[in-house]
Amino acid sequence: MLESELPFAYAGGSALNAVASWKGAAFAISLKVEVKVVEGKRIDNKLLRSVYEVFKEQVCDPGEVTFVVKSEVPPAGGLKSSSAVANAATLALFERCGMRPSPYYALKLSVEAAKRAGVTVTGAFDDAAASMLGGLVITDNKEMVVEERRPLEGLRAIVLPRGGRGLSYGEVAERLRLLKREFLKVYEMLKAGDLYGAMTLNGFLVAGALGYPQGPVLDALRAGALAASVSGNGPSYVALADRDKVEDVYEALSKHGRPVVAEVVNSPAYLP
Ligand SMILES: Nc1ncnc2c1ncn2[C@@H]1O[C@H](COP(=O)(O)OP(=O)(O)O)[C@@H](O)[C@H]1O
Ligand SMILES: O=C(O)C1=C[C@@H](OP(=O)(O)O)[C@@H](O)[C@H](O)C1
Repeated sequence: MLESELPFAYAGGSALNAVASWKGAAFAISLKVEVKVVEGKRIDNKLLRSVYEVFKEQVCDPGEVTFVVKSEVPPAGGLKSSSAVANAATLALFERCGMRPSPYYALKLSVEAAKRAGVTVTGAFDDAAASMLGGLVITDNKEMVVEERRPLEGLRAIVLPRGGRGLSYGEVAERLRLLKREFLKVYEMLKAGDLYGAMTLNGFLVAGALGYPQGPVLDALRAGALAASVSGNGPSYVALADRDKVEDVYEALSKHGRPVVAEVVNSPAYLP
C-alpha cells in the first residue's frame, strides 16, 4: 500500500458504464495513484502532457517539470487509472504552484486533460469524480455534473485487476452503444436506490457486449457478494461485499486470477 505524503488520487470501480448513455456511476477504492512533480524537460506520456498543458494554460506556469507516477492499479484495465493519474498530476501541479484548489475545479481540469489526450470516450467524468471526491457518484458526463454523491459505509471492494484491454475505444463505444436502452435501465435502477442490482446488471451488459467471461461475476455472487461487475471497459472486475463475506468472495475470485481486497473510500483525494 502506498503510504507517502505525495499528491494522490484513488482508483475506483464501476456501477454504471457511461459510454453508451453518458450517465455513469463509480466509487473510489483504497488503491492509489501517487504523482510527484520533479524538475525535467520531457513529458513522454500523452495524458500527463495534456495535464501539464491544460494546467499551464488555465492556472499557472509550473516551469520545466516532469512527473513520476506510482500506481497500485494496472493501466487500461477499467480501474480508473487514467482518471487517478490525471487527478493526482493536477493536484501535484497545484501544490507546485502553492495553490489550494476546490476539488471540483481540479476535477474539471483533469477531465479536460483526459479528453484532450484522447484516453476516454465520454470524458469519464464519473470515474474522475469518484477518484477525486470519494464515495459513490452518479454523474452526467455530457453536462459534467455530479447528480448524486453518497458514502458507501462498511463495504469492501474485492478487485480482480487485469490490464491491457485489447479493444480500441472505437470498438468499445460501438459495442456498448448497441445496449444504450439497457444501460439507461441501469441508470433508472441506480436513481431508484438499487445500487447492487444496477451494478450487477451493468456487469452482465458490459461482459456481454465486450466479450468478457461472466464467471467472475457469478462466482462472486455465489460467494455472497452484494454486487459484482466488470469495472469500466474491463477487463478488470470488482465486487462489493460486507466484511463477513470478504474471504469467501476473495476465494471465489481467486479461481480467475489474483484478487485484491480494498476499502471503499468515502473521503476526497489528497488536496494541497
Ligand atoms: N500509471 C500510469 N502512468 C501513466 N499514464 C497512465 C497510467 N495509467 C494509465 N495511464 C494513461 O491512461 C490510459 C489508460 O486509460 P483507460 O483505458 O481509460 O484505462 P483505465 O480504465 O485504467 O482508466 C493509458 O493509455 C495512459 O495514457
Ligand atoms: O471512456 C469513458 O468515457 C469511460 C470509460 C469507462 O471507464 P474505464 O476508463 O475505467 O474503462 C467507463 O466506465 C466510464 O463510465 C466512461
